[in-house]
Amino acid sequence: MSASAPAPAREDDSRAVRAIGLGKRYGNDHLAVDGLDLDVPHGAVYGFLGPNGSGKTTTIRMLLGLIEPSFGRCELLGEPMPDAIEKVLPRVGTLVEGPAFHPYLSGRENLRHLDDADPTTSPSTTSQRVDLALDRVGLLSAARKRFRAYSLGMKQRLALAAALLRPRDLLILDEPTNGLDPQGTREVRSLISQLAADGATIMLSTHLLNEVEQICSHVGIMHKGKLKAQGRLPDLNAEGATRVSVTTPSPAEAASVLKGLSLTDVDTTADTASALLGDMARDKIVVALVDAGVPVHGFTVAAPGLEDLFVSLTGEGFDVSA
Ligand SMILES: Nc1ncnc2c1ncn2[C@@H]1O[C@H](COP(=O)(O)OP(=O)(O)OP(=O)(O)O)[C@@H](O)[C@H]1O
Repeated sequence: MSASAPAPAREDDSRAVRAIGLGKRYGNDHLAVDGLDLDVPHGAVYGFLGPNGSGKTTTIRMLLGLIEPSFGRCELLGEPMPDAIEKVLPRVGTLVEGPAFHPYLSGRENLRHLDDADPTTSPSTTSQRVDLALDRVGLLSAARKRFRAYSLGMKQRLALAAALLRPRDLLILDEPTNGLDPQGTREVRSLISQLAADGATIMLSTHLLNEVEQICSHVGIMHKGKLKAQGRLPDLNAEGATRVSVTTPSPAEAASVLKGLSLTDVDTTADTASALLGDMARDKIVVALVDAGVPVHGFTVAAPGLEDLFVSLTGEGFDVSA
């Protein structure tokens, strides 16, 4: 090879989370997770998105070494799991089943108990670690309040504080906003965005499309145990089909202009005509409408969303609530 030849492409091994053909079978015939190839780059906020029962929790439990895969393998921070569990887990904060907090102890006392139970940390620095974690989740001013007096959002933030008792390179959070009211949901989402801005890689499972759209840079779409798509959110969104929509008092005439331009999937409502944009230049469409004498009151080109992509990949609708 000449000195100027480009270096051969190397397999990129700098992944925060990787799974290769990972699967889990319960009993003889229930394939809960079916051969996942997961790829979570460092620095990503990766939304592991899928409806209830699609296999997200089972996958997360395998990644963390809580259950054994039936086949395939996985790595966290470049290390094989579960073989490297003792080396890796101290660098990984998790929210899977949630730590059991004592209702009559304060937030600070609860964290002290959890810190005391960690044999790898020094008791002489417990107070600093606990207060730093409380500060990061915005609970320092409520540190002396009893856990049972916390709101749902505060309880979940305390669970995140428990995951942050030591510095973490990776956070794996199973449905971190599940069961929270809108205020608690906002608090936890904003905390996740802050943690990501501070440099942690975050993988979170969710069944909420808008959660992914609000806080994630990457997404993996689960359906019936299979990973149907994954990648950067803008790239996946761009894979959907863009629609053009004309608001007009003459939708039928507008529709025939769109058809005349060979646009497909033409549809009308009482005051709109719409179609897939395809490769057509949008100004050509406006000119054609005006030339045909169609009054144009509005003209929009809708970027495709995650919901469209999910429906096109799975043929099913999606719970988009909250
Ligand atoms: N311990 C188990 N034994 C048998 N089946 C299980 C077990 N755990 C999960 N399952 C089944 O595996 C499938 C995937 O469940 P999993 O909990 O991983 O999905 P999920 O996407 O996390 O959904 P949810 O958000 O409802 O937890 C489901 O059909 C579930 O009933």
